[in-house]
Amino acid sequence: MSLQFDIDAVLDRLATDGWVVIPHAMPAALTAELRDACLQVWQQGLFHEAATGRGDGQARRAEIRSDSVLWLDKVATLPAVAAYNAAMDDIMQAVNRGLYLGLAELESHFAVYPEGAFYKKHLDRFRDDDARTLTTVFYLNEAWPQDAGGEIRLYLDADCTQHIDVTPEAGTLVLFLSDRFWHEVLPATQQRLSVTGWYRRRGGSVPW
Ligand SMILES: O=C(O)CCC(=O)C(=O)O
Ligand SMILES: [Fe+2]
Repeated sequence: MSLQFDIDAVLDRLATDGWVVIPHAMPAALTAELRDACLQVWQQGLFHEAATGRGDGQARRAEIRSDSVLWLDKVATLPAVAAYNAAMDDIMQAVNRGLYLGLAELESHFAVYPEGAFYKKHLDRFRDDDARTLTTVFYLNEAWPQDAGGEIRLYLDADCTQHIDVTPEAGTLVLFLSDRFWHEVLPATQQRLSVTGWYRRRGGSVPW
């Protein structure tokens, strides 16, 4: 699948700022199909409540996050999931060609934030595992109301004095360096659907 946005502009933003917001990143039909797939497996009860940390340090911390997730590798044969993975793979190849990040794979999950759910301010990179390099968040919410909350608040500096809020509107893809940007998910007044992922690399450090 060819990408339907200007990948060179995206690479420029990533190289300059370390983050980028891409509206209409996927064809609308694919976004809708992915939303339907997400809702279908949600209704089948396949999700589990999200945890924080990893390995032995993994724990459900409802005071930190209250979403539920389903890893895409469990449903990789769904056509919408396969198409999404193919598009994300194209992005990964372009990022590697343009920015030499050495990304090797994408791990991602559907996330459902029920009404009122949130994810408090955090960094995505684990203390004991620095493979997560570039965070990807893709939103599935058609016609998200302006006053419904649910924005991702992305802090632009290490002291968290500046931020942008991004509405979780269907088709919007947010990319940011996993070890650099604190962020949080503000509570919403309605159910909020997304696909969150992390491009992982096998070693080496970010070259800027
Ligand atoms: O859904 C979002 O906007 C961000 C989710 C997130 O920060 C995470 O799952 O680590
Ligand atoms: Fe996060």
